[in-house]
Amino acid sequence: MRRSSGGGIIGEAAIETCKLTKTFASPRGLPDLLRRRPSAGGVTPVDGVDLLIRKGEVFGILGPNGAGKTTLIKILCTLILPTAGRAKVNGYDVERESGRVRESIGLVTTDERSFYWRLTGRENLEFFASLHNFYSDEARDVVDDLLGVVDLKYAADERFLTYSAGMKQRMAIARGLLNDPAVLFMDEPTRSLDPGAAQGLRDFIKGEIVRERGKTIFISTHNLEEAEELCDRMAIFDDGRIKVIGSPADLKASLGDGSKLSDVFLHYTGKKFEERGGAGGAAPGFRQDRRGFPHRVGGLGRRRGGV
Ligand SMILES: Nc1ncnc2c1ncn2[C@@H]1O[C@H](COP(=O)(O)OP(=O)(O)OP(=O)(O)O)[C@@H](O)[C@H]1O
Repeated sequence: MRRSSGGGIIGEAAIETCKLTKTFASPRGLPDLLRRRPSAGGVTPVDGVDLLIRKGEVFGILGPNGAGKTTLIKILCTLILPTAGRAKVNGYDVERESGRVRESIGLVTTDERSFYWRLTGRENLEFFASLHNFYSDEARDVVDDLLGVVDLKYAADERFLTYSAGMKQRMAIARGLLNDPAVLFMDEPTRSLDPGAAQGLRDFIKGEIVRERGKTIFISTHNLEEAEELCDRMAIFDDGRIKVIGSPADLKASLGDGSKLSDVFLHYTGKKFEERGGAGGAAPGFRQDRRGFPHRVGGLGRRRGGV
């Protein structure tokens, strides 16, 4: 990697972290609060993380529940501050230049509650575009373009609450692309999808976001298949630490012929990898819609007027 004399990033790095650490203090009980005693202990879900991710790379972070993946993404997206160490995204320091970082990134999460369920897909995106300071004409054009990109034009004027899980995820991706970010962070993008819809979304990410748009992608996943299929390189992450980094093929090859990613995970963490419950199976209460995406039947998604 090339560096400027001041230690800043120049050239090809999209994300760089150095000894990045986050500790959450344990909540203090009433006696400690009254005596103004500091909290004892805490958790450190990001513990001295060193990373270098190149522009245009699809980089995955694979780890079990509670490994610290979301915390790492939150720091890189400037949603929380690190306790120690430093991180740069697109050359901007996450602490000192957080505004610049935010302008240059998109974040895709599985939290569908962050959309307005009574508004249509188009209205939602136009609202979020206004938060990016788009003029309304410009917002209309950008939103129309993105609805095409994520293949949701056919449902653009239906209320968000009627959308299937797969459609909501595509909306989250469209929202993440509104400001045409150089780096797109995705926190478990296929988490609530059934296998067919998850595969559809992976194909879409590979084809449209990576091949067509050339974005750098930082993706956290709890799914081996997804890591293997999408990532140029991946890190196995556990207990807040990076255990190993490499391409899925190199990581498997390092353990010998016929090794699988689950073997790599076991080798470096000493833990058997367990896929997240529910992510891989057909979700109860869903059926496939006309595009093959899961559609909620009966529950919230079908209730008239309410969210
Ligand atoms: N705001 C917070 N305050 C205290 N502890 C927190 C906070 N946020 C996360 N943690 C703790 O940090 C650890 C890592 O959580 P994190 O959500 O980053 O893991 P993860 O790898 O994304 O897990 P999952 O796959 O289950 O989403 C967990 O033990 C969690 O309880």
